[in-house]
Amino acid sequence: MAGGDSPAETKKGSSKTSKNSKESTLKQKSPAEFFAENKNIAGFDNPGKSLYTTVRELVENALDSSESISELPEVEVTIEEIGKSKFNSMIGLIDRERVDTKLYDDYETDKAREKRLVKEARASEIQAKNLASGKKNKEPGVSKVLKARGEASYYKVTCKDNGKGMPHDDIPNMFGRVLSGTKYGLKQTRGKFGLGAKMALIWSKMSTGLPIEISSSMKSQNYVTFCRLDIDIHRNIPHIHLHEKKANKEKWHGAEIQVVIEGNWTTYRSKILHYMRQMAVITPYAQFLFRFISETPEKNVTVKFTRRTDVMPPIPIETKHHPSSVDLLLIKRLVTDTSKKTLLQFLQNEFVNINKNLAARLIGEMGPDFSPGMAVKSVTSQQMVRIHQLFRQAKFDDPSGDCLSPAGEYNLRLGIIKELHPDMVATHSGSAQVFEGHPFIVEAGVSVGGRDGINIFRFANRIPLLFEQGGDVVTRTALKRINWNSYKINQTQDKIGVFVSIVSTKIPFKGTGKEYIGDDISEIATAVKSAIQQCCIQLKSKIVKRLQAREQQERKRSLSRYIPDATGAVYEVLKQMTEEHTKKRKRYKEEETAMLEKVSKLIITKETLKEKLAEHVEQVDYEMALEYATQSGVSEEPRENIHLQQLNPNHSNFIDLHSPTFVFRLIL
Ligand SMILES: Nc1ncnc2c1ncn2[C@@H]1O[C@H](COP(=O)(O)OP(=O)(O)OP(=O)(O)O)[C@@H](O)[C@H]1O
Repeated sequence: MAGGDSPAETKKGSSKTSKNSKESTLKQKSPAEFFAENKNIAGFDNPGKSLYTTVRELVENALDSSESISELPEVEVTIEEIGKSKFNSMIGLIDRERVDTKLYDDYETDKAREKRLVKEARASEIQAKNLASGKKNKEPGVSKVLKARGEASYYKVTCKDNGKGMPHDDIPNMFGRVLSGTKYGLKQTRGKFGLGAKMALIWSKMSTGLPIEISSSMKSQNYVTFCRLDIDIHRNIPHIHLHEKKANKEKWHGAEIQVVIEGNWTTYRSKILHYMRQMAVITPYAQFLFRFISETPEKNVTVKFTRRTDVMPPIPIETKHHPSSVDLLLIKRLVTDTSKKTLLQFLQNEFVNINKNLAARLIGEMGPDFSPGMAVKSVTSQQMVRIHQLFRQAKFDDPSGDCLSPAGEYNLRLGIIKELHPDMVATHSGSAQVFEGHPFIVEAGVSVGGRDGINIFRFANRIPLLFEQGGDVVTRTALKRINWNSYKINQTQDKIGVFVSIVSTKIPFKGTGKEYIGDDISEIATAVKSAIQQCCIQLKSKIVKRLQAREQQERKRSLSRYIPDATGAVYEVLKQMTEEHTKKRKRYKEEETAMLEKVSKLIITKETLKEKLAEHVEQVDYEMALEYATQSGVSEEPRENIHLQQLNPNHSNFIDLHSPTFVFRLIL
C-alpha cells in the first residue's frame, strides 16, 4: 500500500518511527514491472544478449506454433540494422548536430587527437612494411575510434512463420500481459513461462519506446489480424494502438512479429548464428531463412538452412499430473477446476496412473472420513492435506514417456553429420525416466573425427542451449564422468562431438532464461551419463575394428619396406654360397645345389627375389583381410547421406517406417 496514511504511520507519532515506517511502506509491483527491473533473469542482460534472446524467443514461438498444427516449419528471421538518423526519423525526432562538443563522453582534446593520429600513422606504416615483406599483419587496419558511451545501435527484428496463428481477440493479452500464454499445460513445448515475447516488448519499450507489431492469421480465416501494441508496465495490461482485420487474399496462415530494439550485432553475431545453426541441426525438418541487413551492404548476412527431411517427430501430447508430482496448491486447483462429481472419479480422471481399482484402494486408505462417492467439491482443506500426504507415500507406476516428442536418433545423427562431418558417429535414445513425477527422455550422439577438440551440443525440449556451459549437467558429465580412454577415445587428442537432447514435460532449467540444466538432479545426471556411455560402447567396437584394420595395413607397409634390404641380404648370402659351390670349397645338399645353380645361371636374381617376396606379402595381406572381413561381417562402404524429396507432396495417406538411420515412406 502506498501513501502516508498507513496504519504503521498513524499509530506511531515520533519522527524516528515515522521515518522507519516510511521506509517500510508496503508497495506492490506488477509482474511486468518486476521483469522490467530484473530483465537479466529472462536473458535480457545487456543490448547484445537482448538481441540474441529476442531472436530465440521469436524463433521458438514460431516452431511451437507450426508444429502444433503438424506443419513443416518455415521460419524467416530478419534483423535489420537501423542507424541513428533512421531511428530518429522513425520516432519523429529531428537529428541534431552536436554544439557543445566538450559535453560528450567521446570528446577528444587536440592533444589526444594528435597522439592518436601519430599512433595510427605508425601502425599503418608497420602494416605496409609487413605487407611488402610478405609478413602477416596482426589486425586489419581499422582505426580504433571507439563508439561513444551511450551511443546505441538499433535493430528491427522480424520473425515470420507458417504456424497456427492466434485468435484475433487473444493477441493483445498474448503479447501485452506478462505471464500469459497457452503453454502452461503439462506438455513438452519450447515455451513455458508466458514471458518471452513480452520481454522482447518490454525491452523495446525500455530501449526504443516503440510498440510491437503482430500480423496473424489462422487456417481458413478470411482475414489477417494486424495489431500494434505496447504494454502498460505498471498495470501489466496491453496498451493497444491498432487492432484491425485485413483481407487474407493469399490464404496465409501463421504469424509475423516485428519489434525494434536496441542491440549489439557485433558482439552477439556469432552467438545468434550458432543458435540458428544448432536450431537447424535439431530441427532438420524445418526451413530457416536468416537475414541480417546492415547499413553497410558488405556486412549483410543471408543464411538459408534448408530442410533435410520431411519427417517431423510426433506432436507432444498434453498429459495429466502424476500423483507424486502434485503439491497441495495444485490439488486445490484441480479440485476447483474438475468437472468430475465424486472423489473416485476425480482421482481416476485427473491424474495419470490411477485406475478405478487403485483410486478405491487409496480412498480406503485415507480413512473413515472419505468415501468413493463423496462429492469432490466437499473435500475440505484438511482432507486435501491427507490426500497429499498419501500421494507422497503411496507407490505409483512411473509416468510413461508417450506424451513426449524426442528428436529421434535419425534426426540427431543427421544433425551431427551436418554439423561436424565426423569419421564415426553413434547415437542412443534412452527409455523414459522420471524426475519429480515428470517423464523425461535423454538422447545422445557421440562422434569422433571432424571438427577440432571436444564439442558439446546441448538441447532441452529441442532448444539449443548456448550459455552457462560450465554448470550444465551435459558438459560436466562429458568432461568429468566419462572415462573416454576405456572406449579407446583420447579426450585430449581426438576430435569428439557430444550431442545431448533432453525432452520433458518440465525441464528443470536454472533460472527463467532457459540457459542450462543444473548438475544437481541425480536422475538426469545418471540418464545423461548412461546415454553417452551407450554411444561410446558402440563407438568402441567400431574404433577397435578400425585399429585392427590400421594395424594390418601398417604390417603390410612395414613388411614391404624391408623387402629391398631383405632381398639384398639374402642374395648376398646366395651369391657367396654359389661361389663356394663353384670353387667346390663346400658341399651342399641336392636341393640347395639346384637352387645355387639357378643363381649362377641368373634364373634367381636379386630382382626375382624381390618380386617373389612382394608377392608373398601381398598374399599374406589378402588372406588376413579375408579373415578380417569374414570376422567383422559386411565390409563398410563409404556412405553419403542424402535427403530425397518426395515426388508428390500431396499424398496424405502414408505410413512412415522409422529406423535409426533412415525413414521409409510407404504411400498407400
Ligand atoms: N508465432 C506465434 N504463433 C502463434 N502463437 C504465438 C506466437 N508467438 C506467441 N504466441 C502465443 O503467445 C503466447 C505468449 O508467448 P510468449 O513467448 O510470451 O510465452 P510462451 O512462449 O508461452 O512461454 P516462454 O516465455 O517460456 O517462451 C504463447 O503461449 C502463444 O500462445
